[in-house]
Amino acid sequence: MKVKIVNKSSNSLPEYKTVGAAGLDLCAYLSEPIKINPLERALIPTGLFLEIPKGYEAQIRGRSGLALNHGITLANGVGTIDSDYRGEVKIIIINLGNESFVVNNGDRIAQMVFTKYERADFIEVVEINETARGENGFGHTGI
Ligand SMILES: O=c1ccn([C@H]2C[C@H](O)[C@@H](COP(=O)(O)OP(=O)(O)OP(=O)(O)O)O2)c(=O)[nH]1
Ligand SMILES: [Mg+2]
Repeated sequence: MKVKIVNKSSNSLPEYKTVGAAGLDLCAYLSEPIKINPLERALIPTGLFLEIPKGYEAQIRGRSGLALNHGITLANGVGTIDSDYRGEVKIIIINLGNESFVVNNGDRIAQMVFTKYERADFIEVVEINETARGENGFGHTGI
């Protein structure tokens, strides 16, 4: 995959940290630290520009250690990087913890997983087929 890297300070090429890692850690690319107070959000640049092959997307996901220890997670749940996006990959983090959190240049604040996806062709119909579940959902099978 082609990648343009502005962020030379903390990493050369994104790398998988272990042989079985699904995600590549994403590092903050900052000229100065950013302080995020409780319940505040911040858009963190990574310095990475990707040319993702058609049929693939990149998913931006949180890191469990940051979530558990500091309440740092993603404001958009899972970020979607489209294959035709040519802008900088950025991370929308939110501080759900009780204390301020400081992001420094080079900090690994999220991870990125590449996935294949399907696109739907829609055919409009009057009725969709019936199933045993029907319209039941949202916990109807119990906890
Ligand atoms: O966490 C994220 C989410 C998105 N993006 C970039 C890549 C993505 O391809 C583009 C658009 O994202 P999305 O479709 O989620 O946002 P939108 O609000 O629907 O914007 P748009 O109207 O540009 O699609 O923004 C990121 O860099 N980080
Ligand atoms: Mg969109």
